[in-house]
Amino acid sequence: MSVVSRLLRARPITSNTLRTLSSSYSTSPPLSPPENDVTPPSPSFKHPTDGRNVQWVFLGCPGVGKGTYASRLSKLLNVPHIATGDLVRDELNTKGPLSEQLSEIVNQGKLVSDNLIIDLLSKRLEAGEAKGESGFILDGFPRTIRQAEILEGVTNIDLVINLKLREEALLAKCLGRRTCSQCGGNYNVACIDIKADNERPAMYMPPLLPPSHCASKLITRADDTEEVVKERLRIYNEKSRPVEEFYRKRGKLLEFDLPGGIPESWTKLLQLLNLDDHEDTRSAAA
Ligand SMILES: Nc1ncnc2c1ncn2[C@@H]1O[C@H](COP(=O)(O)OP(=O)(O)O)[C@@H](O)[C@H]1O
Repeated sequence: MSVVSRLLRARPITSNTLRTLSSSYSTSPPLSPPENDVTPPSPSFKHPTDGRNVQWVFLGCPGVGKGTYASRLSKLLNVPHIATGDLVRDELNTKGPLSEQLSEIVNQGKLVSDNLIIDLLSKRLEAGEAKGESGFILDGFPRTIRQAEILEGVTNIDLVINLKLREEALLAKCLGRRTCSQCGGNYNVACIDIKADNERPAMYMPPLLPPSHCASKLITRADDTEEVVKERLRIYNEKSRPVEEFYRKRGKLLEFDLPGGIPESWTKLLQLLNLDDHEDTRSAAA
């Protein structure tokens, strides 16, 4: 049986539980840390053994490439890729009562409230369940300890992939991001070319340029300006960095240092996840 068929069994998170828990949780004290407070070694990756679909999380700074790799893995494993940043942007675009307040928060590089993000995520999971979706790859959630505690309280996250990239590349990658306003394709015009020094090897990440039919339709996210990206990086270090430790203590954190551009990094990531021999690997990368 192929890796993917073994993964394709359902025991979805129940989004009602997530919503209920989130509201009751707001008045509860934080969960205590696991009793054994000794940092365990990185998890050796195992697929879920009870036949359900994977429930994975991607962590990492703005610009690291969470969306790129989460989206590729979601195609490979046939589970939805749920990016809370997209949910926030969709909500913004509805121009509903919340959108003005949201755009102010997002455009300053701040985090929206835990309750609001849980609500958006719950709705997305509910809609997915109604369509028969199961399992997920979350991208951009959890981003605070409270979000992590809520999620941990309602379902078993199998694996948390922590993508890491040198600080000097992150800002350039955010500023280089472009989206085609017509087809929604994501590109990056930044060319990262860091020379080797005494401590670290050279790193080259070529730009991911759009095809000619998208080139004249590229747009940049309103929050991808230098000032706002710096603020998002600061907030990541303050609020989201502790989430890495939260999962490290629970033996769920898999660290992945991006070695370079997408082809090289994708191949290495698949090796790390024991997915490199899978027949669908090439099509997922297309
Ligand atoms: N889990 C979350 N908690 C709070 N705010 C969030 C969350 N996910 C997304 N957001 C909001 O949406 C914005 C865009 O998110 P995202 O696209 O994931 O950006 P990034 O490139 O910083 O990873 C964030 O700056 C934040 O305002």
